[in-house]
Amino acid sequence: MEMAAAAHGVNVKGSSMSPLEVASSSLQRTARTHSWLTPAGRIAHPSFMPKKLRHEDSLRWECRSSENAPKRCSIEVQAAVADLLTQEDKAVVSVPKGETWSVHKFGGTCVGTWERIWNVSGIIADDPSLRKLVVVSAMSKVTDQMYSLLNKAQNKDDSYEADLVEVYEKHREAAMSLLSEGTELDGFLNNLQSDVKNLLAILRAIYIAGHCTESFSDLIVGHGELWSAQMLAASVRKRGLLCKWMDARDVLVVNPTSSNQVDPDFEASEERLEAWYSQNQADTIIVTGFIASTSDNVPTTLKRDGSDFSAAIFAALFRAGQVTIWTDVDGVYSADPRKVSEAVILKTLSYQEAWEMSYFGANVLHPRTIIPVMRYDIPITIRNVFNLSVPGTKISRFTAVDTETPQLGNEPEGCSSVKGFATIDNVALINVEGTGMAGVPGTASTIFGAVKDAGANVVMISQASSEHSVCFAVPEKEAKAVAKTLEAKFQRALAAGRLSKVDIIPNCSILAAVGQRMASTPGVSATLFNALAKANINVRAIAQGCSEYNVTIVVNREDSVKALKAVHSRVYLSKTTMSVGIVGPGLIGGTLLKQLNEQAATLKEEFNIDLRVMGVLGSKTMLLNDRGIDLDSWKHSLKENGEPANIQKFTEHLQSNHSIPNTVIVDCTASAEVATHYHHWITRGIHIITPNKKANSGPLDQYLRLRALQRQSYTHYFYEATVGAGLPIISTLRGLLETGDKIQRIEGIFSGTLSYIFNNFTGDKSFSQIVLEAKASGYTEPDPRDDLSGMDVARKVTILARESGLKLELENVRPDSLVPEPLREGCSTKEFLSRLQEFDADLTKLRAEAEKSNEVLRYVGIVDLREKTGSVKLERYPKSHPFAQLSGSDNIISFTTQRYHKQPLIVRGPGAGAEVTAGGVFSDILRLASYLGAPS
Ligand SMILES: NC(=O)c1ccc[n+]([C@@H]2O[C@H](COP(=O)([O-])OP(=O)(O)OC[C@H]3O[C@@H](n4cnc5c(N)ncnc54)[C@H](O)[C@@H]3O)[C@@H](O)[C@H]2O)c1
Ligand SMILES: N[C@@H](CCO)C(=O)O
Ligand code: NA
Repeated sequence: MEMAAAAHGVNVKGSSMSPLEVASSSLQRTARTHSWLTPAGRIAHPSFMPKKLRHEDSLRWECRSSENAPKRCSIEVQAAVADLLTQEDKAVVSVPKGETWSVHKFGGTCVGTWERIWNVSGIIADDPSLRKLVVVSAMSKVTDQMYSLLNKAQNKDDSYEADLVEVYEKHREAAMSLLSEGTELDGFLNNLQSDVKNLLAILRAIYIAGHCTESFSDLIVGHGELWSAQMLAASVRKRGLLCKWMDARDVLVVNPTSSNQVDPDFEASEERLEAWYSQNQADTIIVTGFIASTSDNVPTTLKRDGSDFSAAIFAALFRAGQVTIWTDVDGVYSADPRKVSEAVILKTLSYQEAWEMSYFGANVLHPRTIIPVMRYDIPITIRNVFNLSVPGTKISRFTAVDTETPQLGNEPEGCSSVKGFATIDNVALINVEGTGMAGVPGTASTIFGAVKDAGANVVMISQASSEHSVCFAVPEKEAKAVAKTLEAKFQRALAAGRLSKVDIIPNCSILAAVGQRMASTPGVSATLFNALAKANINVRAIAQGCSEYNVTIVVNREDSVKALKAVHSRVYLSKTTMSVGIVGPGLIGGTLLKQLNEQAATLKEEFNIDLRVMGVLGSKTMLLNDRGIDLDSWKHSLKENGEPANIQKFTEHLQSNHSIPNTVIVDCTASAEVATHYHHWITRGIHIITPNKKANSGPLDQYLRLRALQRQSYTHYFYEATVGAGLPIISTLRGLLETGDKIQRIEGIFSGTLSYIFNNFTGDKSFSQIVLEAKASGYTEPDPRDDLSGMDVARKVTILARESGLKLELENVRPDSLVPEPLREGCSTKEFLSRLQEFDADLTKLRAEAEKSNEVLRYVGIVDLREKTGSVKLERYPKSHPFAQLSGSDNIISFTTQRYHKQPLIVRGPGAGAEVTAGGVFSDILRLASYLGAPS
């Protein structure tokens, strides 16, 4: 060991060096391997180590090393100069300082019962550190009980006595269970009794006076800590450790500041600590949290900063190697886990990040707690006393290593520069606006002077560079007073029109993204705002200081959880969670629900996509569920527990779970009425996916309005299954158009039903019989006349024409109808199907004629971009033609374009049927998820 050698050198007889010189040189030699504490207790930087020790320096230069014998080191160096010290000097014992002190802080819930106190003593015993300093709060609820009985005494309510007896009993019982009979127990009970006796006397005086000073109040409420510390110390001793307890009021000196806070007086506290320690040397010390004294020895408390602050101050006084704050949560979460179920525990945070997070309401650690430990680079770990298997969150200095390792465990993968999100609810924005502010120095000062006069705390400030408006956030309850004060202050400017208004924007929430690595990382705010836009959240105000550790966003309160969820899931790539509503649980809707059910687990596990069907709306009944409908039994539940269908209620319900950032409605009806709701859904930020052709083939002006609205919003509208079911028709067309190809003609067999019918109309079966088969196979529209009339194909032609940029109305397509005239109107679908056979002869004749010329009948649709027309007709094709080669419900679509002009681009395959159609809809849902940030 180097230090031993150094110390050895001191004792070398006959050395020509004086003891001081020897000590100086050992200081020098070990400067790079050990930290030395200066006489004032600071860590000396190697380059500032004195070359020569002076006599007055010598006593308290101490070694702080990670090796196990720092105390010996310091004493040995002192021994080197011992000859030069007076007897008095030698008597001084300094507190050993160094990394071996491990500080723990246990809050009230950690020591709420005697079992818990015992558990805590076990944690202390298990800590292998050489020295342990434990800061402890009062048993849970005791501080509140003390405040309450104090208030009672002050208000001449003599039940305070009974309350105090209750507090006494609580501690007596805990001690009786915790400590074995004998001196420890007796000692504690004696102290407890004598404290209670004194308290009764003080409270009696307060009762009589009807008044209590702050120092009396602080004296009284601080007793809970005195008792818990003594009980814990006794338990630790019971486990075999040497342990002393410290009444922090003997050591910790604080000065009051404004705004009900205190500042520690480190110098005075350090002096008192030296004195205390010279009388109470021990390697395990239990200290009372929360309480302290003033420089005049008046008992006081750390006010709202509490015991965490005590722990941090003591850690600094002892130059501890680490602080562990024990609590009842697993660590600091990336967002409030009550709001974001996917929030993760952060393994590491920098001091600044912890600071920002706690400031912004992540109730972890009071920001002031961080200041004393930051001074000495002491890391703080937040751990769960009830879950020792979790390592917790370590808060320490921001290091370059952090920047190089963006992926720490389950921390952010993509946008890893954001560590976490915090929210503050209940704020209001105040907006001061007017042309008279620009270029007028002092406006801001006047504004914020007024805020100060109103006694409000400014949470956030934002001013655009045009200087025409200043906006800032204050706690909601203070908004009115602030606005009033401002109006009074700016009365003349308002009257003269230099200021146009002072507005309150109530019901706001603040969302803050925190991360030290956000500084100098481009794209962070873009990602955040993009996520908000996609969740259709309006941003009211923004602020980011140039430290770039924090981007603060103000949103409407009702959007706050949704916003938090949206940005969190974007940054953490947590499951892209979507609230899904299914309208029309018929053949396609039902098949889709089945497919969703089968695939849900895989999507969640492998693709991070979490689809929750929150509602199923049928034509008569609907089923709603807050957490997601059980897809194994939706049919049964809809039948048994369905409520009357109500599309407004359904829509609202889908968006009612604000923690789900995205909502999509899948319209699986063939209803034109349902399509009229798309407009409203888009304005609400709901994405739409549909196989229903009504909206896109309906009146042109409505269609254009819908598309315009959707394109300027951040919602998506996908309808691949409207043409060719699951076949990639719309996406192929889009791909051609978007890459600059020019469409000349789209031609093909677009009806699965009619394809099936004519593919099978070979002379063996009658036309009507085949229609029934098509219906049974699930190819037809709910009413097969929509297929046979050519209406369904006409709609598809219209959709493709419009998609290609043609302004076509459905009426202009005029398909050849295969529905016999007498069955077109005034009969039900059922009646139609049963009577269709009466008219078989016509089509049998047509088929036979074609057959004679070695041709087949095919029902085709054509979009002619040059002629700007759409048409649908029954045609004859030679048996060698590709259209004659189809089978089943095959669709075939050929695109003739500028690029594909010699040979058209052809898409062919089954173009109707439940599985392929629902599959097409499903793939649109996944496309949406990937647009919303799911990994691709
Ligand atoms: N069957 C196919 O192969 C196929 C292929 C592509 C596209 N599509 C389209 O899929 C859609 C559904 O077809 P399907 O075969 O499942 O029809 P379906 O009749 O089996 O199902 C439609 C469902 O919608 C319900 N519904 C009707 N109006 C409603 C309303 N106002 N509110 C709530 N629910 C309502 C009906 O009660 C029924 O349950 C149609 O638009 C169709 O054009 C079907
Ligand atoms: N009824 C339609 C369904 C596909 O849109 C058809 O037969 O093609
Ligand atoms: Na398609």
